[in-house]
Amino acid sequence: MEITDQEWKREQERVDDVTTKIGRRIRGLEAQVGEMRGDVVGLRKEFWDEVTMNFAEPDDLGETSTSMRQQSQVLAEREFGHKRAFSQLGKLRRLQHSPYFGRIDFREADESVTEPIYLGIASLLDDNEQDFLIYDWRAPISSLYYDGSPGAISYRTPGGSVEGEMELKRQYVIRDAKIRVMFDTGMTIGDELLQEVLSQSADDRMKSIVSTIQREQNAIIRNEQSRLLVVQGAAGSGKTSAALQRVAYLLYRYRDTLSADQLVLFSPNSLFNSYVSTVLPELGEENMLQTTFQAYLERRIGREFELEDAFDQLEYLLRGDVSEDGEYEARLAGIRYKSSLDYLEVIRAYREYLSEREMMFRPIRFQGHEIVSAEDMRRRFYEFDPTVKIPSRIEQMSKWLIKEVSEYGKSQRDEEWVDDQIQLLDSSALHRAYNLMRRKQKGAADTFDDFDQQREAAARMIVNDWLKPVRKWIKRQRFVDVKGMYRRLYKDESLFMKLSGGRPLPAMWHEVSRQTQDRIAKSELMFEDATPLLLLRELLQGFITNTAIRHVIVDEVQDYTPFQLEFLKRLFPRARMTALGDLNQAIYGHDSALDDYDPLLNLYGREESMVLRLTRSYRSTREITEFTKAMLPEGEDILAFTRSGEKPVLHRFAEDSVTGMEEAIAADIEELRKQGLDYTAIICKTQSECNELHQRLKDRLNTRLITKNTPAFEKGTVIVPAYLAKGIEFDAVLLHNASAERYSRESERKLFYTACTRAMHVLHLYAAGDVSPFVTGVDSELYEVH
Ligand SMILES: Nc1ncnc2c1ncn2[C@@H]1O[C@H](COP(=O)(O)OP(=O)(O)OP(=O)(O)O)[C@@H](O)[C@H]1O
Repeated sequence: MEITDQEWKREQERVDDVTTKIGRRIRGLEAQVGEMRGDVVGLRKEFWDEVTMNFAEPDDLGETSTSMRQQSQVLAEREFGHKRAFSQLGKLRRLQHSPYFGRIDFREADESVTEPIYLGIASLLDDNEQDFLIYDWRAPISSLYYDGSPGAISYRTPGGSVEGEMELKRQYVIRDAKIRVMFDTGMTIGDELLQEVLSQSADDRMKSIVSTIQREQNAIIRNEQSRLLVVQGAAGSGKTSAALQRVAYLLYRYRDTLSADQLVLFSPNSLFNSYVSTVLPELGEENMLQTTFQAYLERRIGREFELEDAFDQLEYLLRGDVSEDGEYEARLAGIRYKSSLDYLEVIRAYREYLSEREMMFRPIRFQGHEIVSAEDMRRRFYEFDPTVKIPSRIEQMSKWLIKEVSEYGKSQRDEEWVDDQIQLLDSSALHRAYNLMRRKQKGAADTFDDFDQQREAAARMIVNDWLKPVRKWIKRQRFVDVKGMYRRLYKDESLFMKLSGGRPLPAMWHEVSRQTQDRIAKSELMFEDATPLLLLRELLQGFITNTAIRHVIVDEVQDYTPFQLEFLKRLFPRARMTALGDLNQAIYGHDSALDDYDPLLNLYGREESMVLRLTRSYRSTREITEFTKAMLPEGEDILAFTRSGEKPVLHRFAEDSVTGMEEAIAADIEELRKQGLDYTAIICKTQSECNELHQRLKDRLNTRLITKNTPAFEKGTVIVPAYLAKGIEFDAVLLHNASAERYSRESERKLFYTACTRAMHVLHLYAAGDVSPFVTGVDSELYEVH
């Protein structure tokens, strides 16, 4: 139904009224915040003046500390007040120009009054502190807006279900406090508005979607039942968007018990982390913790190994340098096996095995002397009752070893090397040594001239200092030779066979085992060995868990191996998990990653898990989605959003016409810029292809080369390897060299699909020589050839 002019006027008057009130509050709060800031600064400056300092007598120390505590409390309260007022101010400022985006008129059953509910990014009470001028989009009643249509309806609140009738559903676009668009809608949040939002240009930051959340996305956002929520969604279907709004929802819903630092997002890479980092602040929430699995591995594995990262592994695989010696195939076989649940079982069986025999230790050595031999340590380890858990035995052993080292230290004090070191001490160091000894021995004779006393003090200090690294090494349990034990797995075939308990060994076992041993001998760790080695270490030395985290969000979960998922579950024992993925975008196309969600659903058990699906793709135009989905064997399930654009274009070149291809790319980018599409990506298969192209284009075109070390995307034209463009989108994608030579292995299909689905408005493919079968396999009606 058309909205009458009178109605339009009434709505604008309401916007005026609300924004005037907001303006008034902002001014009031600004003055308050200014005052509070002054208070805090003053308090900080005068902190020490206000504290009663008295260190003269022991009794006065108590008084001093009470006074300090009181003063810090006052400061903390003011700081908290200031922070809260400041965040309230931010919220009001966000509301001022666009106070709300939706309205529903709802009449509760058995009530005669219909209440208009206006929805915005935060709630706002009227001056009477009773009536809501704006409801937060996350309030229970707001779910009606996303889920329902006019007619009989109900919504859930923590106290139960509320029945009633929705009499109106209206959408607005309000900018600078003026209603720009307004219409009444039926079932879904109107396509018109979505059309408008989606046809805008790409950004180097992700945007919030609160005003146009779709019903199936709302189910993800508000899901509270499942321990594990798995979202399988087509490319561009809003998985990441829904996940971020979900975080905002959880922070609101559990605002009294949950804080942003209890949620952690695992992203595919750090570029992506920066891409999504503005969504929550835009919604007035603090950002959750963000990390990558790689960062976690690096922190945990430390300096013991040179750790390969996932991108270098992928780069190696994608370059596909297949040589005669079978190196490449063996590596592939190794990756496949080492990511499997079969291998997880081998590692677990190894722990059981080690519990009874053949633990490996590193001897404790000092200056070439063996303080405790590996054999003695092993004997000691197996003297414990076998029911004592391995980590507890190791803990006990640390204590024993520290004692052994102390004893050894005592025996060294009269040695010649210690005398030599004493000669090198200056008088101040001697004094320090002596004072140290006096403090320790409390009643030692006060005769510093006494030569023996002096020497003893110095000897103690020297031996202690020299043994410090040994003690530290023991405390870190470095005497457990995890590296040796992991290596032995590959050295001792019969052991491996035994542990695998009849399950299949990796294909190309001999090559895999040689590769693994060689790398470990050089203290290099292939990416596929990192998680298994860490698991072995934790099984032996005890798990380091993080119990503070209550929600883990894993984006691009299809690229995780079952092994890694098991690890995440163990790492966050008290957390719920939201896992978002698209099995069609598995860039680790060597099937070590998930090919179905079974391993994921088995993590917490099916009863505690739920899978929700998103099938409509919002990112790309209909033409691009129709083209990309045709590349997939089961692509027909994917639905395109009704937004039209040009068909994708394939530019063909002769095999040797590299320059022709580059010139065409450069010219197209110029053209796109003229059309106002200035956030474009030239996507290549690998980093090395990107590097070369960047070199060749740099005099002709202003482009930015993206590598795994680039901290953030910026607007403009970028050259990026497909695997780093994951999760991101661009106005236009220009796919460099969609030739059969680059993309023809079945394992590369999903990577190719991922690259093409990054395009919002325009997709161009350039191929030198034969075209990739992934393109020629698509109905030729769906793209143009130039
Ligand atoms: N309900 C919505 N309203 C407005 N925009 C939406 C909505 N859902 C998704 N979008 C837009 O669609 C695009 C794709 O969303 P998003 O990146 O969250 O999808 P995804 O499923 O994570 O994609 P991919 O798996 O391909 O990385 C984004 O620009 C997002 O803003």
